Amino acid sequence: MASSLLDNSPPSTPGKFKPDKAPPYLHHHHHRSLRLQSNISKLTFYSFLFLVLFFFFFLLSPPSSSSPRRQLSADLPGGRLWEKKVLKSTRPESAVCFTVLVTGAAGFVGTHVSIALKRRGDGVLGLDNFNHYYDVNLKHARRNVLDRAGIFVVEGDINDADLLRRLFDVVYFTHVMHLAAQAGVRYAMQNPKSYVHSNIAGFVNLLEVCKSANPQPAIVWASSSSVYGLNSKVPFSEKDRTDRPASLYAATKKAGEEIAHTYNHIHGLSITGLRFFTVYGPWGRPDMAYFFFTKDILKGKEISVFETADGRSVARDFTYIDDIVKGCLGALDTAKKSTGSGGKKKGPAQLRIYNLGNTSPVPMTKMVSILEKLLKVKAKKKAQPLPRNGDVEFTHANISLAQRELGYKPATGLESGLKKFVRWYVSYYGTTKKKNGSSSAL
Ligand SMILES: O=C(O)[C@H]1O[C@H](OP(=O)(O)OP(=O)(O)OC[C@H]2O[C@@H](n3ccc(=O)[nH]c3=O)[C@H](O)[C@@H]2O)[C@H](O)[C@@H](O)[C@@H]1O
Repeated sequence: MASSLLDNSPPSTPGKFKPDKAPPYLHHHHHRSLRLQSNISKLTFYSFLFLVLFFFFFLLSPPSSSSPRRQLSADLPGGRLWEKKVLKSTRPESAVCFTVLVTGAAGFVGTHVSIALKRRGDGVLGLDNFNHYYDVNLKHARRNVLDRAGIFVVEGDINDADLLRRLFDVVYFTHVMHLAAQAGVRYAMQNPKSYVHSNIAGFVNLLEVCKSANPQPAIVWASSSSVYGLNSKVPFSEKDRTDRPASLYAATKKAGEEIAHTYNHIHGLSITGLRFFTVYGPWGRPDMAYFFFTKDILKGKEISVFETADGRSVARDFTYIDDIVKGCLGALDTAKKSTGSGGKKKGPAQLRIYNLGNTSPVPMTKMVSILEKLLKVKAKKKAQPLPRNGDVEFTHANISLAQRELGYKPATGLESGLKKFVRWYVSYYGTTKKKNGSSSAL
């Protein structure tokens, strides 16, 4: 800061204005030249005096009054109150606990993972941009839950490099749980750019900041079952090809996996990608079929149940949120340290990818009949051919790798999982009229 100020000030070295250095045209006007020289010397003298005074008053005064951070309003990012909240939220219970930055913390999976980490004593800081892709009130309600658990959620975008750097300046994060993303398979037809913005540009921005952090954190992030695209060999294994995505969403998640490889290879970041298989449960995402089917069935509205060209129902390997949370924690617990420092790789680092599914695909027709039973309402179903907007016909995870290396073992079937979801849904929204409460415990 000091040097840039000095650069803009008038030169302070009198020698710079030696007459022989004066431009030649000045010699033709001797008197004017002398007057000018004396003016210049005065100017130089005063400039010098100014700089000396500036140096004494500003640069040598105690840092409390000169730090730029102090000039910011206290509870804005960078302000004193804000910093206090950040530090409080990230304080681990003991030396063996982690300090985790959770991006997308006000999202469905983000909220559950943050709570689970906090409960076991880890320090957690949330980051979320609270975008309006779906009902933002639900995100605020999740934030309230996090708040009550002592987790502070910073409002900001993963594309904001200054904000991320500031967070890493204030806190030493051992891990980043990166769950912020533009999700949803079908919405990519409407808003393709939002996928590039969050899943590619945002991810790169985050990795850039992580790469430069000292020490570098280990990163665990959410990829997607959709990377298996048009594959027909089941169950999907991590070794299978993933170069035929059926949606732009899937393509951006696949791109994320390749980008992860680069940052691991060049900068020594430890990175683990988790391919989630249709995660559902309490506090879920309203854009997902099980969620809006529940809403529409209760309203008596018709629902479209997609089927394949040969008349079979599409099927999903639905995975309950608590199982996913265990998988995320297992990935964090087995993540090795990144090996870079100062942005440079010091040795090979860990790079992993795992399926986190349930290994039992359920046809949508079956899912709907479970909802009908739980809601005690008959659904108005309409069979519809699977639209060509990115959906794949079925998903089915092979989870043996995650089982072996993360201790991942899904324990909740669709029926009991949907039961918990419906219980939450009714307590949150009511059965008929939409209620805006957030009283339900997580
Ligand atoms: O597994 C994943 O990685 C993905 O899981 C879900 O994607 P999806 O399985 O397509 O979940 P839904 O959008 O809830 O669709 C579930 C099933 O319902 C079907 N569906 C959807 C909408 C509809 O009106 N009718 C209908 O039958 C879909 O074709 C699909 O088979 C999430 O939305 C993605 O963010 C996530 O990445």
